[in-house]
Amino acid sequence: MSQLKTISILDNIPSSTQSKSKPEKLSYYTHRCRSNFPFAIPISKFSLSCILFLSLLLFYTFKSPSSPPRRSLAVDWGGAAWERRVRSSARVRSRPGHSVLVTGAAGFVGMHVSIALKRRGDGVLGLDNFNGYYDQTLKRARQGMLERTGVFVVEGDINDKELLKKLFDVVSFTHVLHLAAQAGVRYAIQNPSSYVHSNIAGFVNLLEVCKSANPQPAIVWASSSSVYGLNSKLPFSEKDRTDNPASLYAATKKAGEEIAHTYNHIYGLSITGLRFFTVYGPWGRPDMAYYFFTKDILNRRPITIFEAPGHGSVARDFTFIDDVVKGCIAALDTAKKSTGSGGKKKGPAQLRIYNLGNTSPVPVSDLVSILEKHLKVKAIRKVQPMPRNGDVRFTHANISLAQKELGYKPTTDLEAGLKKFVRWYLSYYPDAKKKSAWDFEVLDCIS
Ligand SMILES: O=C(O)[C@H]1O[C@H](OP(=O)(O)OP(=O)(O)OC[C@H]2O[C@@H](n3ccc(=O)[nH]c3=O)[C@H](O)[C@@H]2O)[C@H](O)[C@@H](O)[C@H]1O
Repeated sequence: MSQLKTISILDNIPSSTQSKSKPEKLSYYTHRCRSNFPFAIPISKFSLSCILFLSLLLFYTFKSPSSPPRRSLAVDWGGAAWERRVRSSARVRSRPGHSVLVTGAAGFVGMHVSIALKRRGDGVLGLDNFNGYYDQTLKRARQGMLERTGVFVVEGDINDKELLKKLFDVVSFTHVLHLAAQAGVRYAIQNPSSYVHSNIAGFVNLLEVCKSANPQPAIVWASSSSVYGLNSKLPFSEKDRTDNPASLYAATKKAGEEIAHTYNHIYGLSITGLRFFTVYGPWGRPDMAYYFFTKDILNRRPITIFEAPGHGSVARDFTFIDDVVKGCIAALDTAKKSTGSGGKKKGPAQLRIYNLGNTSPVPVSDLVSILEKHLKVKAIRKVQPMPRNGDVRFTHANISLAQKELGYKPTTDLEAGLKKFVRWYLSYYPDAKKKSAWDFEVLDCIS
């Protein structure tokens, strides 16, 4: 696009303007150079030499076989030591096990699933671009947790094809758990292109590399409850239509499901999509309501609670992280192998989609009451009509398919899950402890 634009702009410059103005400028600078600088050469020759030198430099940097480590997002990757770390992290420690590439490993769900897989002996390699969508120090702290468990997180982007190919050259991954995404429903109003970049272009790039890999991995990836959009039939079932997205986020996740269908159909990739329902818990995402409500309640700042028209409540099927981790692992364990190889389909492959919810929606105002109880601080509530920003009024998962095929059975209700979250929050942010009305001696005894 931008290239086309540049060409058209240049095309519109009258040729007379180009030929008249440039020599004047050149002669002025050439003159100044000659008078002040003893080794001056005419600018045109100088520029030519620079271009030649830079071209040679670029040629040797990118062509030379002895050039690694390479750069991606201004981060080094490549080289023998790096490859050893990648291999070691992805090595299966107890058989039978998977060798899993986890994209978005420094994210909330990514960290939890990676640790759970690693602890049971699977090989896990993380990939994350550590973008600045929310507090990067939290992502780095999650990386610290991962590294202490033996998971190496490669710093790079799913749009970097060269890096992905390299990872598949070094390791024959049996599975890819694709969690890297631009998350958040309402942020799409501010930064729409980031959703297209990560959730569509990045996903296609990853699938392109997976389809050409030999062997092809099985793929499990994060879709979203938001694909049910403006549907009013409850609870949401995988059989329901998903063509009423209410946000660009939802539309990109829905597009992901269609893209998954295409790659399964053409290339024989085994693909499982998991529709997550408002996942929360320790090490969560600071952009989510339960997280920033906690911060604001502790700081005695007002929180905004959205309400539906006619003073109707807005509710979510909040799902605790440990339940979602079990669902992700069950999806990996039950995934059949992809059937293609080297970009060619050999037969029909598995294509699945599951709701991973909690099956008990809770109004947002009740979530606030639970937080108040656990924090022992009263919230300053401001109730406001739900803005038109992509939010939906209600989510409620029918999980019978996941129950039947994955053995998925959520066990943590919002009260218990938020208790664990608050406990983590107060220990992660030492200043928060002082703002809560908890008696911490009592709390320490209980934990
Ligand atoms: O299931 C998903 O697929 C998505 O879940 C999550 O989206 P949501 O369910 O919208 O969670 P979240 O923002 O925590 O808002 C929770 C509730 O608080 C209400 N809400 C929000 C903000 C506010 O100021 N006030 C308010 O009442 C708001 O109206 C809502 O009812 C993930 O962020 C998303 O990435 C995706 O994974």
